[in-house]
Amino acid sequence: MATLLKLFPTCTWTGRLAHLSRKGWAQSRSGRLLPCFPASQRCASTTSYLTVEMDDNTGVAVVTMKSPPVNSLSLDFLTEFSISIEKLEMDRKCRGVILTSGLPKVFSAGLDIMEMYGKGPEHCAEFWRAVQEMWLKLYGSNMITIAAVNGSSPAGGCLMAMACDYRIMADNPKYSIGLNETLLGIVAPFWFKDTMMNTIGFRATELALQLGLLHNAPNALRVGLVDELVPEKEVLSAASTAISKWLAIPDHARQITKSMMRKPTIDRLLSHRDQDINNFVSFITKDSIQKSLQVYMERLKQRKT
Ligand SMILES: CCCCC/C=C/C(=O)SCCNC(=O)CCNC(=O)[C@H](O)C(C)(C)COP(=O)(O)OP(=O)(O)OC[C@H]1O[C@@H](n2cnc3c(N)ncnc32)[C@H](O)[C@@H]1OP(=O)(O)O
Repeated sequence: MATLLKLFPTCTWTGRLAHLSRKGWAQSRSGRLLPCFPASQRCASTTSYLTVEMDDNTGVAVVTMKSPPVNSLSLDFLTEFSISIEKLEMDRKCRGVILTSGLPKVFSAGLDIMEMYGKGPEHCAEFWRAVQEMWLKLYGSNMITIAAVNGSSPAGGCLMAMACDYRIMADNPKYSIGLNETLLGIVAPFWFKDTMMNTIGFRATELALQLGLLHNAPNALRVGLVDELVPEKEVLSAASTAISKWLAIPDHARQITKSMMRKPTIDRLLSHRDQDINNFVSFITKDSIQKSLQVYMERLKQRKT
């Protein structure tokens, strides 16, 4: 409990864990205790990068990513994310999660490049373990997970969306989604590739990975990278409609089926986890790769000028 309070000084989930003594109350960002209204059975918690709104009536939590400017997946973000998903997993009332962005135009810009640029091997290893953990928690979740993709979602952002059970994307041709690692001069690891292959098949993955394809929304639907396109304003309501269909399926049957589909892919990473970290560290710290990341970041910044 003390550790959680340290990790989440502003998080009402810690308040929730302490609910035995303070039932019905939640802690605001400023640390004030606020009532958690039983009438609507909703409870919101806010961490530095995420808001988690749990509706006890439906058993659905909406997890909103809010890490300006682009929801890039930093070490701190990933740590908070994994802890939040784990807490929902342990909450017997929670049956499903809708993952979305609270920022305009971007779902997630993927891994925070600054966590991989100019950093020592120890930091890179810690960062990569956190990336693995995020994927293991999401891809292996027993809960129903729906990605409400309300903006662009390159690379690690696409991985997050693919790790969910169902994807609904805003029908905006300016938004794109895909594993564009090769455009940065880096290589998507085998479990990124496996996740994409499980989603869109071998040939489409081979093309997408080698070319670093970022699909616009209509193309993403065409290749099966997303399951539905809806007008931008309706992404969240469409996610609620979609999840209600999934909630109608008995949990145990759905969970066993999900595990049957995903376990081999998860086990593959689990049995090579340390080797995958070592591979990442030796690859990302190479001078030539660091140069590629530097050039990519400079280009990203130049686009604005
Ligand atoms: C073995 C190695 C395997 C590694 C696997 C790697 C996986 C990854 O996820 S690598 C990251 C790949 N991500 C990208 O290529 C996305 C790059 N970003 C974009 O394309 C755009 O930023 C956008 C479409 C996501 C949003 O565009 P826009 O709204 O126009 O915002 P800006 O481009 O102006 O960006 C604002 C601000 O944020 C910085 N930034 C963007 N993406 C990242 C990122 N992934 N990491 C860190 N920082 C990022 C960008 O440089 C701008 O910074 P300032 O210029 O300082 O404002």
